[in-house]
Amino acid sequence: YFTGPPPGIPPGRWGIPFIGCLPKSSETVFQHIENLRKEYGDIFHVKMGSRLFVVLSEYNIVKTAFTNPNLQGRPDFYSLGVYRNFENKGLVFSEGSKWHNVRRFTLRHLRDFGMGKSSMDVTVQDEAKALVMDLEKNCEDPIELTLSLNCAVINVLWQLVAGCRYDVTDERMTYILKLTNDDFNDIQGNIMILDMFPALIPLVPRFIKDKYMKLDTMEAGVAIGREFYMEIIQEHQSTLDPENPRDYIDTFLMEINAHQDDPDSDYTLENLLVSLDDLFAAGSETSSSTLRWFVLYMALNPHIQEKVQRIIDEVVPQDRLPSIDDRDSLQYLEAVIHEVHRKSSLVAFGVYHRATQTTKINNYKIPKDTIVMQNTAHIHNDKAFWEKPDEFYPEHFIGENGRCLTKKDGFLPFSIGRRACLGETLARITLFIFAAALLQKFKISPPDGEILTTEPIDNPLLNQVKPYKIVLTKRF
Ligand code: HEM
Repeated sequence: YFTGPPPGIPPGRWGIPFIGCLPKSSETVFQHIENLRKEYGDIFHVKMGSRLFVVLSEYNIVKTAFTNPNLQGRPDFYSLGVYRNFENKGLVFSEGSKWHNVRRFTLRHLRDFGMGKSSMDVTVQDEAKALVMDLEKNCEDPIELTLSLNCAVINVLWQLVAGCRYDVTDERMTYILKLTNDDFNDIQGNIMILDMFPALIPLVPRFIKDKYMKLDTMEAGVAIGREFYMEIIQEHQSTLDPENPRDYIDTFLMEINAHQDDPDSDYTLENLLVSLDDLFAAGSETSSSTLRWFVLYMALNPHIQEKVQRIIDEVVPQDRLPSIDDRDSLQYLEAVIHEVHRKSSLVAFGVYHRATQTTKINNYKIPKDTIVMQNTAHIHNDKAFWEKPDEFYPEHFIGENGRCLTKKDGFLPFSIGRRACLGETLARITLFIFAAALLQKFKISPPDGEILTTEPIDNPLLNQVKPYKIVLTKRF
């Protein structure tokens, strides 16, 4: 690694020894990657610090790579280790059999409790209703969508996970959601220097880690999160009835009890804590951010908004909220939500994968420990798949029979392969019912005289929309 790129790897930029090829101060990470892609094509390498990255910018290459068993690991980034005690635990950043077992267990039990099933209808409708009622308080005034949106969204998942929900204005929950949002910002800040240059970890003094990389803030956030999860777990422990498990936490506790004599068990209290944190973080910010993009695109495209409202009014009586059963009749709304996923490309470079073995992709060598990224935003604008990539054009997803194409080549908001999003079915139902409820109840417009833009926050991981204000007007 000191002499230059290993033979056989994809073309790209090795950069200068030790430093590699980092983004210039005038460039965002996205611009850096895009500039390299223009120069080296759909599969290229870039060394940043001591890490070798391979960036995939074509749909079929991502499909091949992310179904390859040797590319299912995760990088051991320092920033992410802080949240899991630097251990191979949880769901999102674990790997190997530990990841595989807990992922399978989690999927099975969340499904048993209703994830992705029409039995969730009433739960999701109730949360959409709570959000609508909260928003109704500020109709006609320019407002930002506050954390009450995140609370309503997480409540859907949390009822499967922990059997409870919170009022959308609950102070403690709002605080935990704010911390989660801050965590996303902190792991994308200066601490990334240690992710790229792990040799510096023992050399950088603690006060620099605290002052410039916010390590103390991150650790304090971890402690508060753990206290929150521990309270819920203890409450479950004291009321657990093995004959009638109520939720995911109950089933996990039963598994811990069943394996308590096995020192290598994947089912430990520590693993439950990290898994809860992973589910909370993965499930709240993603769907909430997508809904913020949705509302923005609706404000910017009044004719599309009106078209969806016309269809909703035709098929859903005003005295009830839209439900999963209305999906068949609301295919255009489905297409609009898919187009929001495409245009926002929320998880801009996917969640990084790591090569656990040296392997080959498209005849290129991918050395062990290479970090593999999918260039989602580029793929979502690839002219080979999208007729009008620059426009907000829901027709991209309308098939010949007029139905929404939920699976489409060139489209991977939830990624692909064995590590693909675990919560996709839940996210789809939540987004559908929330989006339908918002459009049924409100006309969404930009504040008078304001021009809204679709500029994202300049973050390397999550393409979140910059805060904006809209005006909601009651429709009836
Ligand atoms: C709009 C909403 C969402 C989007 C766009 C999204 C997107 C993604 C993406 C791109 C990945 C990375 C897959 C990979 O590594 O290749 C992922 C992973 C994951 N997502 Fe989601 N997600 C969403 C909602 C949710 C929800 C509601 C949950 C809650 C259950 C969830 C749980 C997870 C978990 C646990 C993983 C890690 C999977 C693994 O590493 O095996 N996500 N998601």
